[in-house]
Parts: sequence; structure tokens; C-alpha cells
Amino acid sequence: MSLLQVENLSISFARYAGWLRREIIMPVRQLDLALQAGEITALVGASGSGKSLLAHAILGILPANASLGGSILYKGEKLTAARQAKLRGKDIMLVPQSVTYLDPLMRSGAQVCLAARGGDPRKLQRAAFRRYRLDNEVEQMYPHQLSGGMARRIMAASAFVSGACMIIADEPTPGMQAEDAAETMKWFRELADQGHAVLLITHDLEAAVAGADRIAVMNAGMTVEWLPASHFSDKGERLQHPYSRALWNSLPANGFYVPQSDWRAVSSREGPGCPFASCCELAAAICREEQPGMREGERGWVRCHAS
Ligand SMILES: Nc1ncnc2c1ncn2[C@@H]1O[C@H](COP(=O)(O)OP(=O)(O)OP(=O)(O)O)[C@@H](O)[C@H]1O
Ligand code: NI
Repeated sequence: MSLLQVENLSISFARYAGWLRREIIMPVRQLDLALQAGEITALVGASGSGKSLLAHAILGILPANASLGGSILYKGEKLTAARQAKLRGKDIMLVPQSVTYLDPLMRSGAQVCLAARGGDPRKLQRAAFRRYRLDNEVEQMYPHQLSGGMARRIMAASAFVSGACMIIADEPTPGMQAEDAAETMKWFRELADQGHAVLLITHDLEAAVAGADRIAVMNAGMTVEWLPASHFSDKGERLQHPYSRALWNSLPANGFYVPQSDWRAVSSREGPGCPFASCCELAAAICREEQPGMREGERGWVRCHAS
């Protein structure tokens, strides 16, 4: 059984457009994903594709005007608001990108102690400090006294001592030097090796391919493909969705191929067919008539009629 199973998730927001006219926008519409213990799953996709919304939906921290459709199961049971409140920060941990998430009024040692589960908090904190190469003096420091690197280590140490089953990292590496990014990825690998399920949200497909076990590709609020990271190789022949291939081949290392179609132009998305029918070079008649569901193929899951 998967630790977390997301099925046909949609997230919509009601907002007022001018006087009394209420409109509904649905930035996430068909999201399917499962996370396994002991694995890193990377969720990749363009800015605005709905990645962070998924993280917020899992944690139960969406704004009040959001409505959810579909389901999220955690350990086989529906994730209700009450369960989310219980699990958040304990069983399900967020590793945020920014240090501003650390409590500015709490010393670093105390922050890590507070996260610790399953033993003497002080002992667990000291062990985590040694593991992440944090000197003893750092215990007494407040977040504003930490360098960026130290703050990241404090967040990694908190995740390490938390005993959380699931760790969600939203864009943990942008703006980092290559070595720092590699070190951060190494920490996630260690956490996965200890049995945690890690969800890594990132723009960086190259880092995802290098560091994750599985990759879910999102576009316009949908998961279009979900498969082992090793299938991202060569010219992308083993990828099934044309959008995943376009994303892969547009990387500098793969020749900077510029796709013929503009994958952000999903003009027909309210129509009956595939939302990408108007921009996909493989689109056939069926793509304009019927929404593709997520189906399991030889190499993973894909939402496409044409592949
Ligand atoms: N509270 C909200 N009300 C209305 N729309 C929202 C709200 N939050 C997010 N959205 C919209 O949902 C879409 C997806 O947002 P999300 O933050 O999940 O994207 P993302 O994939 O994480 O992007 P990025 O890579 O830039 O972080 C965006 O178009 C955004 O404008
Ligand atoms: Ni985001």
C-alpha cells in the first residue's frame, strides 16, 4: 500500500470578479499520485502548474476559499481536516524553502528539540547536530544569527529527528550553489533510506532526475505522467507523454530543443477532450473528443491517448 495516495484531486477557488460576480477558478483539476515509503518522488512542472497547492492540500493549509474534489488517502484512510491537524508537523513534515519558517524567537537547539519524537529530545537534537555538522554553540543561536547554510541544516536536523513518515520539500534548492544543492539532495536520500517518503517539489528536472526515484510531471494542474526517474534518459524515447519529452529535450544538456507547440496554451481546456489537444503535435481525433484518464503502461502512468 502506498503511504499517500492522491486520486483525481481538484482544487478550486471562488473569487469575486467585480461587483457580485463570483467566478470559480480551478488551478488543479486532475492530479493523481502515490508516494511510497523509502522513496523520493519529485513533482516537476512549470511555474503555476499547481505543485505547491498539492503540498498545501496534503498539509491542510489551503486558504479558506479553496474547495477540494477527489481524495487524498494517507496510510489508506481519508485525510480529513482533523487528521491533518494531528499529523501536520509530526507525521507529515514540511521542509520549507525559506528560513523565515523557523520561529524567530526560538533558539536553534530548542527548535530541533521541539521537533524530536521517540526518545530524549536533547539527546536526539545533539545527535542530529553532529550529523549535520552544526557546532554546539549553534544551539543557542536565534534564526537571524544563522547563515543560510546553517539554517538549512537546522531544518534538515528537525526533519531527521521528527520521525515523520512523510517529508514534503517545496523548492528546497533554488538559488543554491551546486555543492549546497547536492548536499541537500544527499540529506533527502538519507531520509528516504531511513524509510521516510519524500515529496520533492521542484522546477529543476535535471536535479530531480539525478536525485529522485520517481518523477511526476505536472502541467496546467494535471499530472500527465508519473514514472521511474531512470526513464528520463537519452532523447526521452522512454517517456510516454509528449509534454514530458518536450520538457526533457528542452534542457541545455539535451540540446535545448524548442518545442513546436506552446504547452501553456491550453485553450480547449473547458471542452470535452484533452486540454492539450490544441497544442499537442500528436493530437488525433479522439484527443478532441475524450478526456484521457491516467492509465498504467509498461513504464509508468500516463494521461494521453496518443502515446
Ligand atoms: N489562494 C489562491 N487563490 C486563487 N488562485 C490561487 C491561489 N493559490 C494559488 N493559486 C493559483 O494556482 C496556480 C497554481 O499555484 P501553485 O503555487 O501551486 O503553482 P506552483 O506549481 O507551485 O508554481 P511555482 O513553481 O511558481 O511555485 C497558480 O496559477 C496560482 O495563481
Ligand atoms: Ni510552488
